[in-house]
Amino acid sequence: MTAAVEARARAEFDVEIRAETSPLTQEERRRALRDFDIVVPTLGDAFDEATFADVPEPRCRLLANFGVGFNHIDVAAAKAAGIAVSNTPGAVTDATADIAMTLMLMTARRAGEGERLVRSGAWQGWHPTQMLGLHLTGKHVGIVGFGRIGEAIARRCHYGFAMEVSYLARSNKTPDFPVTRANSLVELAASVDVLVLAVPGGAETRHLITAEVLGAMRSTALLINIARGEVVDEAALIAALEQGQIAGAGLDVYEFEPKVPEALRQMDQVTLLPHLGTATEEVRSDMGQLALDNVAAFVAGQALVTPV
Ligand SMILES: NC(=O)c1ccc[n+]([C@@H]2O[C@H](COP(=O)([O-])OP(=O)(O)OC[C@H]3O[C@@H](n4cnc5c(N)ncnc54)[C@H](O)[C@@H]3O)[C@@H](O)[C@H]2O)c1
Ligand SMILES: O=C(O)[C@H](O)CO
Repeated sequence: MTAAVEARARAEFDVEIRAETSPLTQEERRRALRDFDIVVPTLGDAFDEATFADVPEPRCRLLANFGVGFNHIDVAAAKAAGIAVSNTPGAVTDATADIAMTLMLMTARRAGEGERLVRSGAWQGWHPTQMLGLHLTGKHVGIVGFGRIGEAIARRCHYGFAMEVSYLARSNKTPDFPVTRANSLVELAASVDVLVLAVPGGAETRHLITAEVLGAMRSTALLINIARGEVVDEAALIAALEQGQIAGAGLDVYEFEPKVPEALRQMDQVTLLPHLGTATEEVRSDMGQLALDNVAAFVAGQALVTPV
């Protein structure tokens, strides 16, 4: 956590801060539930059904997740064990939308490939047809999942790049700019230049992006994923890229994170970021403060600020 968040945690609570940044081991997760009143986990700390079953009488009463995505927590099993769950919505929205735009621009304009060329020393200089990419302005973007981040991406696409925006969602959305709701994922995939994923992870959205969806996309289209890796069938994505069914992909998240398949790492038409969505000092501090606001409310016997 950032220094500001650590300082507040130490000032307000009797706190143990784990030094390692790797995901909690199964034994650490058991200990977390057994020995602490409140735990602040983050993505990768898999509080699944088995973990709760391993600790029949947990001391823990709140998992105050650091992050908006909570697909690593079995919320129903937590509830059954008498443990509340909170997350950090809103704090992450703009930064994650910015990373979606970064991926979109880098992939459309071949920025990673160009940077690698310059670094290699092999660049021969500007010429009229060097490294031509996709012009993003005025293109059609399709957004899968039109929640906080999905809408923030759409806003950037509309106001910043004059893009036509379509979306897939469970209900009608009415932002203050024109958008069109798609009837199905395949229809959306087939009609856009850039397909962006902004749904939560978890069982319901696992492998939402199948070979069929990728096959429906235009051969010039790009796939951008800032959601969760498991939303995409990664083997199908690699096949679609290898066969030229789609032109490129920009990925912040991976199905078996942090493992990134060698095939993807070898492809020039993909942009690969290490889950950077919220990686700014300000945003990680805001996320930490919101997680601690939930802890403080819980300790004071008040309603959680942002319950799951
Ligand atoms: N890359 C990163 O660093 C990063 C950062 C923040 C969030 N995220 C991911 O982004 C996700 C979205 O965050 P948010 O704050 O926008 O959440 P949100 O709940 O505001 O938005 C998610 C939207 O997806 C919709 N949805 C769910 N399943 C759907 C489906 N099958 N088809 C269409 N729509 C569906 C929901 O109804 C909701 O409107 C998080 O859950 C997290 O996994 C990633
Ligand atoms: O879910 C989230 O908030 C991100 O993936 C991490 O910031």
